[in-house]
Amino acid sequence: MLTQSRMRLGQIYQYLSKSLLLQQPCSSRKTTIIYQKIGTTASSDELSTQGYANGIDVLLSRRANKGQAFSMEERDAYRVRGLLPATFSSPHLQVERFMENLRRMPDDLSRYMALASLQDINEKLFYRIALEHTQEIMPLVYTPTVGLACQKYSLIFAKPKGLFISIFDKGSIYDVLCNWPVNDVRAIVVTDGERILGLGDLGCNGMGISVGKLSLYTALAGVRPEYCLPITLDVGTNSEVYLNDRYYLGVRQKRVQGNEYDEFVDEFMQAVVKRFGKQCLIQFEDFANHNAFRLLAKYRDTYCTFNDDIQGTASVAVAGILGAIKITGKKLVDNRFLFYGAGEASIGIAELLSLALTREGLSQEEARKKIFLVDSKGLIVKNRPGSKLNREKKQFAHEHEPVTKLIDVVHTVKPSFLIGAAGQGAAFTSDVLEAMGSINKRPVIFALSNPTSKAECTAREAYEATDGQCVFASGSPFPRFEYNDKIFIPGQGNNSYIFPGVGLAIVTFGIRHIPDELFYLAAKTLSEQVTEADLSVGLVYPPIEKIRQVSRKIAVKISEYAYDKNLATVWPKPDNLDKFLFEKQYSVEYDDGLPPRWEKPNYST
Ligand SMILES: O=C([O-])CC(=O)C(=O)O
Ligand SMILES: [Mg+2]
Repeated sequence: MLTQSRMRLGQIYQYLSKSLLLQQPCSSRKTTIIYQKIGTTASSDELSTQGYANGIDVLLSRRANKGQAFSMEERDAYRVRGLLPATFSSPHLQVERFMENLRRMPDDLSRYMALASLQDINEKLFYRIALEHTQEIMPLVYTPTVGLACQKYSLIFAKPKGLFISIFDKGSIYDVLCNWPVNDVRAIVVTDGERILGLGDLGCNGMGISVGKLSLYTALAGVRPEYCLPITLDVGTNSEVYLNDRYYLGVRQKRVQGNEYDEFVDEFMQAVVKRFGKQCLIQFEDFANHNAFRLLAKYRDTYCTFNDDIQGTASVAVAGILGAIKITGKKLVDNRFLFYGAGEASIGIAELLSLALTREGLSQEEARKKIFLVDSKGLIVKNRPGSKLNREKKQFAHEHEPVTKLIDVVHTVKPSFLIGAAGQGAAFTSDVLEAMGSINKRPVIFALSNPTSKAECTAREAYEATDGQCVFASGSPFPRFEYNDKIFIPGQGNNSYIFPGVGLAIVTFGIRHIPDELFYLAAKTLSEQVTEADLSVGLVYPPIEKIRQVSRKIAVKISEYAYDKNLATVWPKPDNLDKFLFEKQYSVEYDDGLPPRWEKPNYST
């Protein structure tokens, strides 16, 4: 019985891969109509002779499927009558049914898998759920659960949601990109899996991150999912765990580095432009420090690219800083900022913060004097014995004696802000937090590392050690917390407040390059969305429920800037950018109507 049903599944799979994924010219108008509707560019001889896609194809297509929400008329037209139970469900009921089921599941990894599978089965329903239950769903499709999902990816991988380009594809990357069935791709999130969140080298399992980030492009900013392509560059892994894991799905060898790696990434960048055009956005995600800065410097002026861990994180953190000073009442220039960690996130924040400080009248040198970084060897100072500082760290090296322990650095520097982004869980011990509380009336503590297990401290630890006086934000979500009869709501200082809005503007207006100024603008726009009511419960970001409106506000600001600087390529400039963006945003409403009435949407403007 099992073997038989496996065989049937195998046949359906083969049939679908022949009929839905292969790119062949369409020879029947009706077939073309259905294919456009289900969001592929494909057709097949088998289907074109029939004239209609078989109903099962419609049900198995995540873009066409409405499940129980197909009306009876549609069930006839699509030939799905009988393939579904008789009852019609409204989208609202579908959401409730799914949520009921989700809440009964035993753990978050099961919930992640259920959501991943819903995304494959009924995309509109997946995004409707993400939209209507953002606060509950985000931690499942994104940090912290996505971290666990990446660690277990070899076990839970079910269906391709993106492209795996391995070092063995070197020389043929363009051909691999051609295997992706959609031509109009406008946003790629790419990782090489070397530093997934704070979890380290997860090799090709990093795909979960590219998938998760792009799901948020759609869920939080309304970027159409068909524009999005998650990619993993698989150059091997240095993780012994995966090298010795017999289920590991990626290239089972040590990471390729040096020239061969650089040539591989170069070929990838060029192949993307050849396949999808030069306006295709390439977001770098979770590359290790040694590649992240280098690749950003190499490509930022010649491609439409940004590094989310450097620039996106910088933007959200600066927004949080601008929000926090509204609570502490200290002017930006009157603060001292201590960063725990000197990698992509800290350096990115420090650089954008310097820009913000110069906008408040400081010289660049004065701005940098307010910023202190701690790496694995202690405070970053000039002439530190035994360690050569890289270019990025050098800018923030102080004239000071070496200090190694964080607690001693805190006592020496006396910072008003303590910002953790080193991927070292529990680094803010109670003595460090208490010291922050004794130095400042209202200390600001950001524990930005992800997932939750890597956060420098929990919200509770921060509030308790500072007697409820601190302003706290974290990269992964923490629940609200009651202390001394007061409610505190920890803000989520995660780049997900930034990259979806930035991405929406880029794909909608064909923005060619992404200067740092744009991330500063995004930070300011985000911080302006924080209300007095938010601040009164300690929130330095707008609540997650508002994130979709916030993303559009960011997109509008960025597009105004892009038109001003001649970086946008959609002409003529729309009179009302906000309205234009709104009209281009993905809708979670099912498409109405039957095949013959379907018209291909015009995405070209
Ligand atoms: O993915 C996240 O939650 C934020 C991020 O970019 C990282 O931690 O690398
Ligand atoms: Mg990241």
